[in-house]
Parts: sequence; C-alpha cells; structure tokens
Amino acid sequence: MSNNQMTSSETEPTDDQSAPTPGTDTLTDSTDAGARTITDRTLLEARDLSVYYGDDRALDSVDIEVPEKQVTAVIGPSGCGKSTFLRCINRMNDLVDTARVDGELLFDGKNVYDDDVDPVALRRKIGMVFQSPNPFPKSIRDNVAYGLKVQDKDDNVDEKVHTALERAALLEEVEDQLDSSGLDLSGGQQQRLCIARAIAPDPDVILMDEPASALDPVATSKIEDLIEDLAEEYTVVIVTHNMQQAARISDKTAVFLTGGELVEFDDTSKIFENPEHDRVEDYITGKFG
Ligand SMILES: Nc1ncnc2c1ncn2[C@@H]1O[C@H](COP(=O)(O)OP(=O)(O)OP(=O)(O)O)[C@@H](O)[C@H]1O
Repeated sequence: MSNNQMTSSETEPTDDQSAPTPGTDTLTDSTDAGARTITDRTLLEARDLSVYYGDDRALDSVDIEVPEKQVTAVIGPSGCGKSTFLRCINRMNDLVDTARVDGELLFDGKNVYDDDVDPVALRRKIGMVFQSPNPFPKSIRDNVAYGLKVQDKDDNVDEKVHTALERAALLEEVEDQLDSSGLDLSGGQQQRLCIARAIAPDPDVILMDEPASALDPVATSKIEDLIEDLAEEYTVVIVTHNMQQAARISDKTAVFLTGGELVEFDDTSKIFENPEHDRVEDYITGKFG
C-alpha cells in the first residue's frame, strides 16, 4: 500500500493544539448538549482555493476560516463541490489522478500542500468518516485499535479502545461483545464504530461526509447528538444534504452553490434566519437545489 492509499481513519495522537490562542474571544454556549467553551481561533483556513478535475473546475477561489472545536456544516446543491472541499482538507483529493489544487489550505497556520507535508501524517491529524459505514471485517476491538496499532501506538490499547467507544456513544451497547465482528452491528452502530475508529488516536479534526444519510431516523438522531458532543474535543466539518440537520447541529454554516463557489459563510443562525445573499435564501427556502 502506498502512503497515499492509507485511509484517513488511520490517525495517531498528536501534539496538543487545543489550547486557545491568548486574546481570542471565549464564549459560553449553553445548548441542550450542555455548556461548552467556544473559541473563535481559526484552525483551518482556505485561501483562494480552487480545485480542478482535468479541465473542469469543481471549487472556485474559496476563502474560509473554520474555527476550532465547533461544528461547521457545508451545504449546497448536488455537484457544487462540498465533498471536494472536504477532501481537500486532508488531501484525500491526492488519490484522484486528475485532481489539481490551486491556492492554500492552512491547518494550524501550515499549508497542507507544502512540499514538506506528508499526507499520511496529515490524515492522522485530520480523520474522516464517510457516508456509508465501512468497518473492517474485524472485531469491534480491532476496528477501533487499528489506527493505533498501525502507528505503533499500541501501549494501553484496551484503555484507548474503551475511551474511543465511550466518546462515540457506543460503549454501553458493545461492552460485552468487543470480540464480535464489527460487521454484525446495526448500520447506526457501525457508523459510531467508524467514528470511534477515527477518534481513537485523538486527531484534531474530524471530517464527515454525510455521515447519517444511510441511517434511519433513530440512528441519525444518535449521530447528531454525538456530533454535538464531539465538538467539545474536536473541530468537526460535516457535509450534509439535510438542511434541518445543519441547522440543528452546526455552529457555522458554509453555503456552496453551483460552480464550486462559496457564497456565504456565517453563524448557522444567521444563515438560516437572515442570510445576506438572495441566492442563499432561495436555496435555504427550497426554491432550487
Ligand atoms: N473524481 C472525480 N473526477 C472528476 N470529476 C469529479 C470527481 N469528483 C467530483 N467531480 C466533479 O466535481 C464537481 C463537484 O463534485 P462534488 O462531489 O465535490 O460535489 P458535491 O457537492 O459533494 O455533490 P453531491 O452533493 O452530489 O455529493 C462535480 O461536477 C463532480 O462531477
């Protein structure tokens, strides 16, 4: 397997980048999910970011600053570049032969497209959860431990597996069956297992590409609750087709429209209640898309 073919859930513990920058505003958000401290420190920043597949442009000069330890939703009509943007963040687009990236994507101030950045190391810090649950054909324990073991971080594996399953709100349901196959779980449980696998090595960022779209309403609700909780520890960027979901769980919302243009990015309440752009309002109110 080449470096670039490793999955993004193969992540490892990283330096602590979670300390707020002195002088940043600190707000207290009292949501149903409980009080959590929100800083406006930027962790991810795109500057004039464009992506092409061959000659076709999928992202058009995107500028955005994604704050740490918040949930940022990425919404927009089909084909507007949401997944392309998400996959730029941890260089998953490197895996597409025809893809070309212009501009910068800064992660904690460092351009991830600099020559000296190892995409595999990057993906350890920026984990990813996909649309369809994709556990390995291994036991529940081995699924979660996988990311730790492949990085030789196998001290205290059981404790780390336990913690990750707990953080992924799955522990209670599987505590007595850690040696059973991950494939025997329900779809919703499988997706939480994949989330546990992604967070076991304690990355800084979790990217989620429509993580609940294959799930029933009850499983979706559990994932939504979990995502809100995850933002206490991680920066979450989630692509969703479901505008109600974006409104429910995100702090910030980025609206992409046709042509890969980021039309508006703001607090989720502002986007859904009083957007600046008519095109965003038309999209939000279902006039197109
Ligand atoms: N691997 C690829 N090769 C060529 N073109 C691609 C590839 N992936 C995406 N595209 C094109 O880039 C554009 C943006 O696609 P992308 O999947 O990022 O959009 P999206 O907003 O996530 O769409 P959807 O909501 O339907 O998943 C589309 O025109 C798509 O056809």
